[in-house]
Amino acid sequence: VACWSNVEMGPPDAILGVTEAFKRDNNPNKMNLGVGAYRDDDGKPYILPSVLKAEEQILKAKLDKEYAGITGVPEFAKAAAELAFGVGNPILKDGLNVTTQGVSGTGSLRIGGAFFAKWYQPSKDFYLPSPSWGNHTPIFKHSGLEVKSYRYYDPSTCGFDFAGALDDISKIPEGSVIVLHACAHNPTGVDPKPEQWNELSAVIKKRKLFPFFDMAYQGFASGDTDRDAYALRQFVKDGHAVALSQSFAKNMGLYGERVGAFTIVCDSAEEASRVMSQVKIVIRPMYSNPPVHGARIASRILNTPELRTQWLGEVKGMADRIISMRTQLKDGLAKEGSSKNWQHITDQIGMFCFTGLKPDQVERLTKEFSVYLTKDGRISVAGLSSKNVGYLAKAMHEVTK
Ligand SMILES: Cc1ncc(COP(=O)(O)O)c(CN[C@@](C)(CC(=O)O)C(=O)O)c1O
Repeated sequence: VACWSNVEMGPPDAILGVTEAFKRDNNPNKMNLGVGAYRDDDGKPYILPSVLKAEEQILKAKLDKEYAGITGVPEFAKAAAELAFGVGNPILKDGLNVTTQGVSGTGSLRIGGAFFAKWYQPSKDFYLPSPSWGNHTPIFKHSGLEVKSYRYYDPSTCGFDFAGALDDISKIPEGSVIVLHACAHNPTGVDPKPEQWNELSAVIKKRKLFPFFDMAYQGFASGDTDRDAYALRQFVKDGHAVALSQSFAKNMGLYGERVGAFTIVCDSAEEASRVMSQVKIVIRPMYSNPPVHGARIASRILNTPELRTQWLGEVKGMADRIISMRTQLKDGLAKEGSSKNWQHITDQIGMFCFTGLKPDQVERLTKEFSVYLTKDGRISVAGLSSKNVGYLAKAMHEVTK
């Protein structure tokens, strides 16, 4: 007998729901600037040639389909940690990092949430930047944690509210966990400058907060994987024990292969082995063990010098195309005669631009121009091309003049 009369219809996902609405629109000029997925200048998804090459090698190797084990493809986890922390980092040499493969960034954040909920004693409070990626709150709430926020974005400048962030962080109760976007902040595209990261590190240390980095765009922000890891590596240098979630969805274009990693940095190799044993106990009943194909691609790219070099060129190419679309959009708005200050479009970095458009202006963009974006005015710059950026500039000018 059916007994689901109590189940009410839930709202569409704020981000993935935009794509559903886009698909239903048959206006030939329609543009999907919702989900943060890279497109080339023809508006097509991009399979990195280095990924295709790695896949050919994997097929030739005729690898089996056995379970990879709870923590996934071993050489992947090691390579992911080296990419994040830098191959010569003492924490890697001294075996202080507990690193496991996760089901992309989302799954890695979830492993972290579940582990902290069970084992982190000082606090169950996770502080997110305001705003943050829409899925952060449900991931940590479903993990059994309390989610709070600290000031981060300044709507009056469409930039970083550094003073507000420092003020709020200096009041966060000691022992709380503070979530930080390592680079390419989502949804705002606003990143602290290196010297501001240094000050954040000092106040976070003073407050004895636990920094939990989400690095979903390493290499994809500036085009340089080392530069994009600056904050993470500086915090480690400053003596913080950190947690880190990595996603290879964007920087390797492995969205649907669900490739990610979760790391906790411990005080000793002995502590790391105890922590690893409990991380595995968290994962086993969650999904037991992760898919192998994507992790095999990623580790082959990272561990094969010529593939790694090729990949670094490709990820820089993606970053550079996005940066040039930012410039073309800002120039297009000027050409349309907009008198507004659109400087933030090129000051911001990574996949997203927080346009500053109000909900009613977003509504008009979609209704009158078939431009699809999230209600908060975030656009995925990767959805722009030399063919459609002029149309967007015209539409944005129309709804903001
Ligand atoms: C900051 C941040 N962390 C983690 C993830 C998780 O990505 P993954 O699980 O696919 O590895 C995303 C993806 N955010 C996207 C690009 C897609 C999404 O919402 O799922 C976005 O459009 O915001 C992200 O922006």
